[in-house]
Amino acid sequence: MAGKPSGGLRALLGAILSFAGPRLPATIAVVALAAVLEGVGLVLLLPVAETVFSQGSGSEGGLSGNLLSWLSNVGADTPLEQLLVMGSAFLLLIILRALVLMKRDVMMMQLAQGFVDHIRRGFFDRLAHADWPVIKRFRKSQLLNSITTNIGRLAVTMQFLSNGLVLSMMSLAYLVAAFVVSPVLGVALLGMIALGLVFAVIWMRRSHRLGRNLNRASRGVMHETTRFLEGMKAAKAARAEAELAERFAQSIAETRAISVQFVMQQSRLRNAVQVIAACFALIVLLVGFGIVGLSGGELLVMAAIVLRLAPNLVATFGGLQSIAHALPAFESIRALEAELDEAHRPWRSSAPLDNKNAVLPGGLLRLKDCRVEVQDDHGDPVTLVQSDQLEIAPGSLVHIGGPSGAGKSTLVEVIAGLHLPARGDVTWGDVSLNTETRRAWQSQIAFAPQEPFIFDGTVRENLLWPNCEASDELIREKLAEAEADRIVSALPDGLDEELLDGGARLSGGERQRLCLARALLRPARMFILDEATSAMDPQLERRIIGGLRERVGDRIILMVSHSLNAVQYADMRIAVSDGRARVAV
Ligand SMILES: Nc1ncnc2c1ncn2[C@@H]1O[C@H](COP(=O)(O)OP(=O)(O)OP(=O)(O)O)[C@@H](O)[C@H]1O
Repeated sequence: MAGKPSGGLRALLGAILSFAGPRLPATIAVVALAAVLEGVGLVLLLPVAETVFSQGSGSEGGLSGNLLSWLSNVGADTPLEQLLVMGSAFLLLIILRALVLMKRDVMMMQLAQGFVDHIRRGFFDRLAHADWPVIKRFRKSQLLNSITTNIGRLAVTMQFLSNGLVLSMMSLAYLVAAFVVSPVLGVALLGMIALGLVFAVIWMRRSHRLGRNLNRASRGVMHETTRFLEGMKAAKAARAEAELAERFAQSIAETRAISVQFVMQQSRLRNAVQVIAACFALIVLLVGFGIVGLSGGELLVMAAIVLRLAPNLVATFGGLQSIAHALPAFESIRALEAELDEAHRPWRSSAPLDNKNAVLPGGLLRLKDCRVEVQDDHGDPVTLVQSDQLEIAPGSLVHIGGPSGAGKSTLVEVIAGLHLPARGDVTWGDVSLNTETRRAWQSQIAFAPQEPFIFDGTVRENLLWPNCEASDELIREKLAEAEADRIVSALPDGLDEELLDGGARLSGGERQRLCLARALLRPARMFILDEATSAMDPQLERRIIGGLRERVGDRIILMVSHSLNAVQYADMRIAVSDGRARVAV
């Protein structure tokens, strides 16, 4: 992660530039036009003020003098006529400015929001395509934090960057207006801005540091939030609610403390800029009146410029702090993306599935000298499971057993194409598992994991997820095979019933049966059930496995299970212990 705000800021600006492409010049042009209109409006105030203050005696030369004499030449002789012409021009300018401001705000918003969505989508894409072992490596709270909190902070950064661009253009316009009124005071104003900028840049480092601390703390909050939600039941049973709530309170107290520090820093900067601006306003008054000899009108316009510029500068410099403060969120997203990119590399060449021409796997499944590895935190390979020689014939129901943590799930994950073997071969008929064949390979596998996945949607949508087409008749048939038909018929809307909150109203075993039915609906040549019946009672499990055995046909069914039912019905048993898979005799 970049240590200095400038590194992260450069990366962020680079990313925005490449996202915005040709839209950026048009957006900047509209922002600049809005600023020019603002500046022209202020400069136009000068002849209006001169006309009011001099009450028709007129001023010689200069911008006001030239404009007023031009107005006399075109027939506006009296101060009232001149005020009328200038007032009308001013009004037109205000209307034009309002239209340009509207356009500017919409363009800026589209750019800022579009960029945030672009980063959000890119992150999701990388996550979706990352290699499975790597996704397992990340903590859920870490990913959630990036998708929610960090993306939210990036949106805030974009808001400040957009405002910063607008405010800087406006400040430039005020500065030019000040030079037009009085070059001497214009130079002084420039000095004041430079001084404020020095303060702001020095403070940016501190804001960045605070932002990094906030990153760490918000990750902690997300971790405690997921712990709080997932651990509620266990905590209630163990009467540990107070401990859970206390940990959560501590982690949010830390983020609050960092936020307070940042607000205090923002206030200090705002105070400093305001004091500098007040000093400058006094200098304008004294120097403008006593030394430069500005007229009443010029002093009035100068005061208007300073009054508009000061809050602008306060907002710009405060915005710079907010950008530096939120930058670590962007840096964190980028760091995670780099890790996901790295992880995605082995699969990057995965060819898309060409349904017509793909050679589909099928027949004998063979694992030869196969070894599955992941990288530890130092990037060193760690072997999770290996097997010398395993052969599984079509038409077999295979039980995979062994102690907890032995490597059973990892073994079926490699067969399911979720891992690439680091060494050796996994072949199915004539097809060898690799990046080229992986999609065709996976198209022939239905996988039911131990943790049932139910999303908010109807029962039918859940059963047909993803990309499965089936008639209601077939759906009912598969529900019956998974002993889930009575669950669905008991629901008021049957297949059209909306399942909410991950099917929270169903029991663990009921959710597992629905997910089993989903797997059975897929026209697959291999079914992998990874402890997919673990929450069912033995009689129910027995009926389901017995049914699967009867209907196995020429398919392969792999069942990871600790249950005797699976052992009883199995044609073949594989024992996994200490990361080594062997045929059990
Ligand atoms: N991505 C990973 N990085 C590091 N270690 C991992 C990873 N995935 C799994 N492991 C480790 O590999 C070992 C085997 O895990 P696996 O889930 O395959 O075991 P299992 O036999 O299915 O266990 P259980 O019966 O408890 O589900 C475990 O010690 C696990 O912690």
